[in-house]
Amino acid sequence: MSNTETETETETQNETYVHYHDGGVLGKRRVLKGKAAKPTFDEVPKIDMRRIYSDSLDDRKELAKEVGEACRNVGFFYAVNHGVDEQILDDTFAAVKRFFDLPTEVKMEVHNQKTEKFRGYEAFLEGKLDPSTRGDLKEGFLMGEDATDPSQNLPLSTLPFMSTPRNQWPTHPTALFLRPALTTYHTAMLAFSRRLLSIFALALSLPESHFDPITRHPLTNVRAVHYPPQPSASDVGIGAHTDFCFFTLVCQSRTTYPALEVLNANAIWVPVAYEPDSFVVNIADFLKVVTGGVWRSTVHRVRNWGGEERYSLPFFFSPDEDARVGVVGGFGGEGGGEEVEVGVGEYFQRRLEVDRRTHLEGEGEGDKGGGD
Ligand SMILES: O=C(O)CCC(=O)C(=O)O
Ligand SMILES: [Fe+2]
Repeated sequence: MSNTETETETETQNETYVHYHDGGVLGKRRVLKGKAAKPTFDEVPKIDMRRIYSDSLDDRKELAKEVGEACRNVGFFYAVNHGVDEQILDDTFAAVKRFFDLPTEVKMEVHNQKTEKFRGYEAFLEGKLDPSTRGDLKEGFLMGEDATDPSQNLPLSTLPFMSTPRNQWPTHPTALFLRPALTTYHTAMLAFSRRLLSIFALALSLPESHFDPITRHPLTNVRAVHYPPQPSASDVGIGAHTDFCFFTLVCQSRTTYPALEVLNANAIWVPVAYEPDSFVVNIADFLKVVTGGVWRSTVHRVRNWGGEERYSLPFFFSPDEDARVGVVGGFGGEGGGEEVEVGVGEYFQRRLEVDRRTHLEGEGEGDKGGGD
């Protein structure tokens, strides 16, 4: 089912390509089958995360070894036994379902186009990561770090870009429950992310605290998403893309058919089925930069064609907005010469604007072609 041809694939002289969206530019990858196929993954590995809480450095290093292999070979893994309170996850799903069930006018009070960082409500078909579709068949709500919000318990900051409120919250009496629910989820996922970041550092043979200086006030986002069942095979819940953060943790609701899919090196879509008590973790653009491309910012998409409502709660963890990231020692060259230094805030905002504005304002998009 996951290999069914869609409009995101094109065929030229017996060559089929899968197209994806990679930060404002379109990429493409050739479908390789039979003898032409390269060694690549055909499933997403499951990693038992209990050792993340161990006091023994040896345990954490052993976990880091497994994590490093998954990041190198796949760019995605299931974090099983993550230890984040299941009640918080259940309560968050219940709250977001309740929010998305509210009348459109209640949700549109906090339309994301009202804020520079596109926080708030994103309506159906407003996102359009795959230009060959009518738009992403999803609605969402984006919130994130806000040092001025006492309920987030973040260190207070005098940095100018952190001294103004950043989120939009609905004020309608029927929607007030959303704010505490998403804030609780954000806080829990942030704590887990910090532990995971130290495991990523170990996996890169760095001290656990290596990324601390660039994650003092990290950019973090929760995007609650609702994907209704898609009426047509040519629809997409979210078009093929890479994520523009350090890494993403996705909590997905149970559906019978897998909706999330990741693209392997042969341009075959690999399904990521719902797994109880697990997050799906994926490497994103900044970790690709840090590793010179050795770790993959893997292309993925969502197609919700099993006839059920689907909800997901991606948590995006980025470095500090005022940080610069470049390749860490030892990785230069290994990943194919992708040694670039990136200003986190600029890169993040540029990609956010491409993802959120292009379609609505009718701007064109470049095509970097080539593929990888
Ligand atoms: O809903 C999902 O499972 C993934 C969503 C996603 O890829 C994103 O929001 O970047
Ligand atoms: Fe994504």
